[in-house]
Amino acid sequence: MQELFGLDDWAAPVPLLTPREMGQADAAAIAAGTPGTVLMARAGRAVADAVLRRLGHRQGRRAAVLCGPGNNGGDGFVAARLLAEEGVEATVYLLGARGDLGGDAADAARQWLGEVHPLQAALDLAGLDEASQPHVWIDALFGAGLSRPLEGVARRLVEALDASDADIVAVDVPSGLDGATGEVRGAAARAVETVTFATLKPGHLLYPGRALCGALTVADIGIPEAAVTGLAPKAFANAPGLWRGAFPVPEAAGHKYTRGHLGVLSGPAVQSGAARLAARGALRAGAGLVSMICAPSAAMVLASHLTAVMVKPVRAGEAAANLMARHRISTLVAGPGLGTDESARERLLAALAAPAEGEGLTGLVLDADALTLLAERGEGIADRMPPRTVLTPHEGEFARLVPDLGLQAAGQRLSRLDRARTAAERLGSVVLLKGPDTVVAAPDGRTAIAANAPAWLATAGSGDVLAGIVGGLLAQGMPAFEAACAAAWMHGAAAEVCGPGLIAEDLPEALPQVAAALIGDAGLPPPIHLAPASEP
Ligand SMILES: NC(=O)C1=CN([C@@H]2O[C@H](COP(=O)(O)OP(=O)(O)OC[C@H]3O[C@@H](n4cnc5c(N)ncnc54)[C@H](O)[C@@H]3O)[C@@H](O)[C@H]2O)[C@@H](O)CC1
Ligand SMILES: [K+]
Repeated sequence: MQELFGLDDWAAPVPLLTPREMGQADAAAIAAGTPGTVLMARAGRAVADAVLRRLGHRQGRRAAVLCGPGNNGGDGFVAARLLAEEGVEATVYLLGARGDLGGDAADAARQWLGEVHPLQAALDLAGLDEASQPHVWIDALFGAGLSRPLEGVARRLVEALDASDADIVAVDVPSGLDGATGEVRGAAARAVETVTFATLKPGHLLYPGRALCGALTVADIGIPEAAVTGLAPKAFANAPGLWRGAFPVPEAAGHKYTRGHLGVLSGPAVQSGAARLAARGALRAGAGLVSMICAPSAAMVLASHLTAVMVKPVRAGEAAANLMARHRISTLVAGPGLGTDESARERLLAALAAPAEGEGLTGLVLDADALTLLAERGEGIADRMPPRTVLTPHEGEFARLVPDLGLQAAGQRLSRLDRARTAAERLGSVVLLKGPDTVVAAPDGRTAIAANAPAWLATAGSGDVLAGIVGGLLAQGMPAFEAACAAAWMHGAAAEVCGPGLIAEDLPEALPQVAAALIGDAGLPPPIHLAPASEP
């Protein structure tokens, strides 16, 4: 299972640096004594290695190397030279004049002893018959220095390659992809593989960037760790290295109450399935107890469907918060199937109220209908949210909560990452913005982008299970940002276990395999050996 989830690769947090921050890290590495030419030599080596892996040992291997006017092009020149040394027929095409190259790129170009063709010739090549095509195209046009949309011959070439089924290996990012935002500027190459350096960039994980990068390789080019940590990065890939230290490992001597009691607020009987999915997700995520808080009219439907999850009807005149405090329910998931009418709002407010006696809520997940209520009639809801609150909107709910940050908002130029971060700061809660590239953002500016969600995770009820997993982890005491990150990752990993054909009911059932991979045998009591008598 370690292998299935690639856990060894993700043992440490993986920071995401914007192209500008990466430039600062490069500069710090150079200032600390590694010349830029050495970094470029290693970058070109990593690209050449990736191309050689792709080409294998076939006869007459041909590579077209597309070089831009900056250091990305410099990496291309290095790769071309190393490929030629390995017997690959490498042809270099350059955007602009060779004499205009400067710095490390000029140095790399000087060491390339072959011809340099104008980029227009590559465009002509792309239009030729299949037999004339190179086996691999190396896209070293623009990397971190992309500063405007692609135009002219570069754009026409990228579009021509996109229309063909050319194998493109991109250097750092597919040219035209904005490494900070994942957006395409004008046009962008669609790579089968992208080799980037030192660490990932947000644009590698945010869509459409993620789909354009193909397989991602992060090559170590000797940037010292301090050059990256010195930038105090706040954005990370969402993977276990980021939150594993806070993941709740059950103690052998613990009991169910030490693993937390979670309540799920159910809506009317006919739409109670969503709440049941959330409850099942929470239980499988390790909550010690899960109770369904419901109206008496929904109780029989729920009871006939539930076994390990308890049903707690709130009788007329009884305050839900008091009932929850009596049962030591410290965490609540509200929203799935709740409804958005006035009675739903009243029930939500009743569950969030301070109890007459005992402890109030310490953890809260607001999802689905609860988010709509918060957006449209939020008085009384927002000020009852405990510090560990996670909001789990999809794009539509997000736009209702923070209209000016919605995807379709007029003049919207922020990336998905920045939209989620700004919303979290403004709402004072952790925001988990759902999508194939789910972003988790905390009010203190920390963010994480998911990278493991399979396509088949987008299915009815999948979000309800996710809300439950977040709640289950909060109930066990996990901090809100880490709980939201871990839940999003586990949700993706569970979907990976299930495979295509997944329905939401399958997700909770796959969680034990995911948890086992995360905690190994940590929850088992220490081993007991019954040793045979030893010789005196
Ligand atoms: N020393 C370093 O900083 C290292 C940099 N490396 C490589 O260097 C790259 C960054 O190099 P640069 O900062 O030189 O930037 P790039 O090489 O990505 O591009 C900058 C050049 O492209 C031009 N340009 C930008 N957008 C354009 C557009 N749409 N149309 C036409 N021209 C455009 C700019 O005017 C500039 O001349 C990285 O992506 C990486 O591949 C690696 O070699 C590792 C070391
Ligand atoms: K590139």
